[in-house]
Amino acid sequence: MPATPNNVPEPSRTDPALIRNFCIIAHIDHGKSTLADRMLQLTGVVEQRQMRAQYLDRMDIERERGITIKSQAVRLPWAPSQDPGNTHILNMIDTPGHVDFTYEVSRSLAACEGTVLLVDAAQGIEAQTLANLYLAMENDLTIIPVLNKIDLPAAQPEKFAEELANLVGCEPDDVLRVSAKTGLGVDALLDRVVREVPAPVGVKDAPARAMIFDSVYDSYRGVVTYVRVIDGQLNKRERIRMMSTGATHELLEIGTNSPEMLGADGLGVGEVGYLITGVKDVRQSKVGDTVTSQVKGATDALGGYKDPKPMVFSGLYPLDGSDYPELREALDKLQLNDAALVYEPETSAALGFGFRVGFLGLLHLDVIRERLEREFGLDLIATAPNVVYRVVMEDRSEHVVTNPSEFPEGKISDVYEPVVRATVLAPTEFIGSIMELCQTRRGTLLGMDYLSEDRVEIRYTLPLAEIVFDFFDQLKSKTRGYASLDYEPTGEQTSSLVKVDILLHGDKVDAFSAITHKDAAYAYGVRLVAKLRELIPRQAFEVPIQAAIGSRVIARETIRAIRKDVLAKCYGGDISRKRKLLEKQKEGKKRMKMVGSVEVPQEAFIAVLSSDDGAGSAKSKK
Ligand SMILES: Nc1nc2c(ncn2[C@@H]2O[C@H](COP(=O)(O)OP(=O)(O)OP(=O)(O)O)[C@@H](O)[C@H]2O)c(=O)[nH]1
Repeated sequence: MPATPNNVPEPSRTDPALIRNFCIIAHIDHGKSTLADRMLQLTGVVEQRQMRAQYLDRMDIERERGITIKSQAVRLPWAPSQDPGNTHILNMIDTPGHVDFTYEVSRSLAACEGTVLLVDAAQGIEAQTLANLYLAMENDLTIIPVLNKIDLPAAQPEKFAEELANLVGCEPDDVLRVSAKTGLGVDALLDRVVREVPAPVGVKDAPARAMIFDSVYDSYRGVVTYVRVIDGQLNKRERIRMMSTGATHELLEIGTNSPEMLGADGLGVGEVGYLITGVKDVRQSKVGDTVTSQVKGATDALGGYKDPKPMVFSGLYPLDGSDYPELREALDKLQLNDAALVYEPETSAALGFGFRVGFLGLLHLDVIRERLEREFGLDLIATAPNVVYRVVMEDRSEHVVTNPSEFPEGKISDVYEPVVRATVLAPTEFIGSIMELCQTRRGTLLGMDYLSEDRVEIRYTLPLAEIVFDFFDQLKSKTRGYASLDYEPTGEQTSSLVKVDILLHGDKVDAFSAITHKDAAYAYGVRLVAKLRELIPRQAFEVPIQAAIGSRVIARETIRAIRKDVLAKCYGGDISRKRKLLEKQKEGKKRMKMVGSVEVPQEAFIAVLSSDDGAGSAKSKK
């Protein structure tokens, strides 16, 4: 009989021996959120009639795409069948599964003692299963291996139980089998969490120390900070201090999520809950930071936090230049909730005023762009995303380049680009095509391991620039959707990189500049020049379009001159018709941008620059 919230102990007085903190980690789509839903139902914290799918995914985009972006924590009361007289407190943290958000996964893991490693029984182990498992092992978590979706006709529980058992070092019989969809086996899983995950240990009488594993901005309450108390106790109304910055705040509210916010007197050792201090910006409540009391606080912070580092940059410009202030306001608002989002104003001769925005990866870019368009009603042009380059000149001066048009001229000694260690998991029949793809993307093979007879793990070092764009799409199409990919940044390497400029009638168009490998420069130049020729209408004079590296032209097309006489069609003397045509021509002109002396239709910029174009698809990772 599941416990109801009525006999649940107050969070400041719960005996840590009855607390279990765990998370669920899995490859994307293996069913974490669905499993979390079943746990909410089974423990009675959400009533049947209030239940909706993916209860914890609150952002519209999360629901629509079926992905989890922000972590969530819920307090679940559970009286295990082996000890029905004692209601235990299970604090469950649902984590994001996507590589862009790995840092959030790792902080969530640090807040737990155990983890449910969830694997789809029809798919088997995937790249992010491994990546997350390694993270869990680094954090010394107890791992409970679970196969999900055993209700599916395509499920192969025997086969994958063995694979999973080999991986975590247990017997295939120890691998639990559940269906998050029907709820089968979920109660046994909760019992097992109580039995196997160690209770938190912390010093009750020590100064308070709580780790921040998430913070979100709420327009009504300000920043809501999620913490796990390690030592001592945090109490309502006391003043707290953020240990990394020394900033102090009054604790206006403290409590737990069950799954709605429920205020409490305080949070004790081992508890997981939220804090509200009235701050308005998540950067004042950083993931990974330690919270302590202002009076008699702790002196040693818990394990450090990391400032998220943007990996991919793109220029965002309003289609209608007068929307620029709104774009700035919208970015300011989104940043309140997203410490990883960085931006600074930028101007482009072709696109006008906009922002250079840094993202954790392409999914992050995509989500932000979609939120700007949807929640703020903005129409945007996003320039093709690029990674960050470091250019060292012969005089040893250095430039960090986040925008290709800033690539320095002059005597360059070395150009460095970021590289990642990529892990691909796939059926063995695709080894050839995967290696071919990685090779054409300038990859270096690091090693290969067989997980079972028919599945292989291939590891490569690859330039980030080669992987962030359409690599994942290509990988999926070459492996009929069977391959999975994970990657982590591992530093930088020198490469033969050059900047390709595009010149219209002799004028450089900043927005079209790109940094590419020297071997790919020619193809890029030819493709762009040909495309522009198609998109730019004839002008009153001949317009050469050139692609150049420095002063060396590598591709050229010409738009022939034409005098466009719109009135030619209007023989006869119908003056009103003539006027109408002239009006129409004026309208058309408004949507033109002057680049030097050439009129370029807005559409040409969108078509060429848009990240949906061949230069790189921002939609590659869903
Ligand atoms: N048949 C069946 N389908 C399931 C089961 N569990 C989850 N699914 C389906 O699998 C899909 C992915 O489930 P989610 O719970 O969204 O997966 P997730 O791991 O949370 O995904 P991310 O949040 O994107 O990481 C959904 O369409 C679910 O309905 C199951 O036990 N059986």
